[in-house]
Amino acid sequence: MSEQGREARIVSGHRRLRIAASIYLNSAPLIWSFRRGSLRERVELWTDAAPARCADMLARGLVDVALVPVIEYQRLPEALLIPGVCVGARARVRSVVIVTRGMALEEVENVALDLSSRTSAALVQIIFREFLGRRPHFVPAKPDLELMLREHDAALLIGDPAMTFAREGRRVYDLAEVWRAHTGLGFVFAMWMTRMGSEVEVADFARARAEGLARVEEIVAEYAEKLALPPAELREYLLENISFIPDGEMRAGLELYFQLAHKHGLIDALRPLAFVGG
Ligand SMILES: C=C(O[C@@H]1C=C(C(=O)O)C=C[C@H]1O)C(=O)O
Repeated sequence: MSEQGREARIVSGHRRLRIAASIYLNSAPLIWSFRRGSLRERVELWTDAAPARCADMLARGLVDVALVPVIEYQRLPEALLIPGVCVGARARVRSVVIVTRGMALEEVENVALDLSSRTSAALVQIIFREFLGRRPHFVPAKPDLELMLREHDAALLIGDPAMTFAREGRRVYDLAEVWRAHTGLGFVFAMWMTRMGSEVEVADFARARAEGLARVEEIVAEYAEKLALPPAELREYLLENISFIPDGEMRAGLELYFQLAHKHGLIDALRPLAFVGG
């Protein structure tokens, strides 16, 4: 091996873990330790990406680990899940919604789907096809509710834009509530994923979550200003709506979601859940 090659190996052996996550409030507790806490020096963190772009960064090998919309697990044959940490909801999520011009879901003919989303974009299609037996027209769109509803009956919004829009005259459906009403299960929207062959300390991600959740007040203060929402609402969102630890019902929800996505042609492959180190 040439000197140059060996040097590259040594350098890459010591390089920091490259991580990508969205800047939504629901990612904040999971990445606080990497941004400001005890794991800051260990990683290179990319936070300027929407969830859909985090998936692309992992697929292209630009990062070692990313907080990825779960549907992408089935589209990336090399992806492995990091266990014990997720962005999910047991009952009501608040930040993943279908907003209509005022009509019921049963009357919707066309839906604009937030381009930042992958998991919820597929979930909306499952809700219409599997639960409501309908086939409205779906169109990808930027998350601008006024524009989306100008041309469509309904719009999917996720993340921070789903928490801050004007609700007057509109009807709002919480997707975790709709999912629970039809399945009795919880839902997982995103998980940390890596690629086979990457060296990842799994325990760091649970440790980062614990450290971030211990800083909820700091995160709430930062986002209350950023989103212009009352701190109490954001505290409730992070501590009660979002679940950062998957339980049995959420895992069952994840498996059912994958089966239904496959049934409706939203993913080609259907593989069992494979975790790092397991
Ligand atoms: C709970 C949320 O779940 C998000 C939804 C995603 C999707 O639909 O692809 C991806 C990442 C999650 O963080 C949210 O955005 O509010």
